[in-house]
Amino acid sequence: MPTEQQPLIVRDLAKSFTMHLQGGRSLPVLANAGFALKAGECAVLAGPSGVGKSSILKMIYGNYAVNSGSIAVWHEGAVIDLATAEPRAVMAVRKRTIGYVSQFLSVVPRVSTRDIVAEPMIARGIDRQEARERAETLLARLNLPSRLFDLPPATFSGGEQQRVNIARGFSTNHPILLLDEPTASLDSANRDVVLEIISEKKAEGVALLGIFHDLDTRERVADHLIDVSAFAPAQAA
Ligand SMILES: Nc1ncnc2c1ncn2[C@@H]1O[C@H](COP(=O)(O)OP(=O)(O)OP(=O)(O)O)[C@@H](O)[C@H]1O
Repeated sequence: MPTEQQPLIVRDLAKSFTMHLQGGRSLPVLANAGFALKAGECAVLAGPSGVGKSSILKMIYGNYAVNSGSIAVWHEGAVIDLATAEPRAVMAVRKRTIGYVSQFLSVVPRVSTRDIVAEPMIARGIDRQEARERAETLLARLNLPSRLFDLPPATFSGGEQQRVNIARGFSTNHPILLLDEPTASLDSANRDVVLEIISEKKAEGVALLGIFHDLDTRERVADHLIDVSAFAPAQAA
């Protein structure tokens, strides 16, 4: 059972995709995936390309359906199984318990950069003014020029947009954070800032689960590695 100290436990998770373009053939990707996340630690999903790392993150965040198994999460003092939870419960877990940090910006147009980063904090009850100030601090740490704070990020460079989204993902105090390659294609100064933020999250007791392709980065953040190739289905091995 998950607890505050071990807030996420994955058991016997299986995933296969139905290939509609190939007559509905089933492509098994994962079988018997199991691991637990501890508060204050960063676990990293490792294994070769195509082994199912992103699929695991997407199932935990509720973007991919689960075939079987359980994803038990400690959510506001109770346990929820995300593998079978109703969409409304999944949304509540996203709001309060599990945050997602990725490099890809998918936000409404015409909203200023400052408000894009402040928005998840405001949604979680932080005063608007304070949320905006925290957003600015985070954006400045990620070396985004302050002249950009009032502008919507639609016209920003790829790297600038990526940093806005990273700031947004790290702005909240979710007790669990999923990290989908947050440092990919960042320059080394900004990558170091992200690594520093991850260390701070650990010190605050956040449980992190990430994908990091860069070996050096992985070594610096990982408290333990989860070898996803160990979860390959027998027929695909
Ligand atoms: N929506 C989908 N529909 C069909 N097949 C999918 C889908 N998503 C993933 N797959 C397949 O599942 C397998 C695992 O993909 P996944 O993206 O989870 O791997 P990964 O380990 O994250 O790879 P990489 O390191 O290259 O990002 C791949 O064979 C992929 O083609």
